[in-house]
Amino acid sequence: MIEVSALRRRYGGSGRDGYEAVRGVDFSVGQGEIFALLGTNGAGKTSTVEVLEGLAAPSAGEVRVLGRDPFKERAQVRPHTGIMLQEAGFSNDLTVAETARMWAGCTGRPAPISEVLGTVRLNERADVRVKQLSGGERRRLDLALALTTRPRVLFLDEPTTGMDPQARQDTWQVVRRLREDGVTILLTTHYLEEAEALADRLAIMHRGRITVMGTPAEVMAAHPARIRFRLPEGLDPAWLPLPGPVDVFDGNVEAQTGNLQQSLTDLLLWAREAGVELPGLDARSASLEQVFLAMAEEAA
Ligand SMILES: Nc1ncnc2c1ncn2[C@@H]1O[C@H](COP(=O)(O)OP(=O)(O)OP(=O)(O)O)[C@@H](O)[C@H]1O
Repeated sequence: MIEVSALRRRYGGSGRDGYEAVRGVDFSVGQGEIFALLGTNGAGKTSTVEVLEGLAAPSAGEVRVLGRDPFKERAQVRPHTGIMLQEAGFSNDLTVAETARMWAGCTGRPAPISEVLGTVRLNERADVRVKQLSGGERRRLDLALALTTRPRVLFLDEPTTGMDPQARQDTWQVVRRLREDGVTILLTTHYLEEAEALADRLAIMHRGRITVMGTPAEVMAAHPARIRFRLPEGLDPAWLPLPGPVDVFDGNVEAQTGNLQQSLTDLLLWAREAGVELPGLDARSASLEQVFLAMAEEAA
């Protein structure tokens, strides 16, 4: 449904005043898949997504959406895509229903307004003026408008910014239902738990390149897990059967391991035989947040 190959995007001229925001990016997204694009600020996510949305041409490389060039064949591609931009240009004095109706008027074969507003649970706010909506409600209206085309491919640029935890969960449910209906979704987000909760696959971008890509489980498994506990009194950390590196700080032990199950088994068997208690024992796989921070640190 989406194919990106050797994509580059440059702003300005080819000289020193120009800037290459996307520097050779490859990925593809299959039908009914949610693909999340993550990255540091200015990594090139929006610059990439804008090309896929048909808003800009690539400087080099190729992109295909529904098998077509989204920029040159915009008239064929756009009716099947839905786009939720980072910031919407609503008219503040229109009501929610008027906004949806106006948008439907710009769309060939629009879905009924009550359907799209119902999907994001804004039906009860239909007669409220846009300027009276909360930040989270405005994002939901934006999502409703993106669904007006009943899209086969949906682009969501930071869809839950400004939402409270409940609204965010509700929006995730909407996104999951769309996936069940076979909609292909490209999501950019700064919320790592959002990518973890929604994405079938994800890519992390840094300075115009993809540095990590895979399922959330694959991406996290490539990063060491952590075991922590308070150091029992009188115990020399060198006796611990832990793979390195082991940090001891302020009476707390923290070890990293590429094989959590094995390391934990070794540690617990040793503790039982030695009659040692490990207070505050905590073992966990790497989170997406750790992977992200480690990547940013390494790159810096
Ligand atoms: N119109 C433009 N002209 C020149 N440079 C631009 C333009 N738009 C973006 N850039 C630069 O390109 C780089 C990538 O920007 P982009 O908005 O794609 O990043 P992003 O990953 O979406 O960032 P964020 O997470 O902060 O939204 C940034 O350094 C930005 O300053």
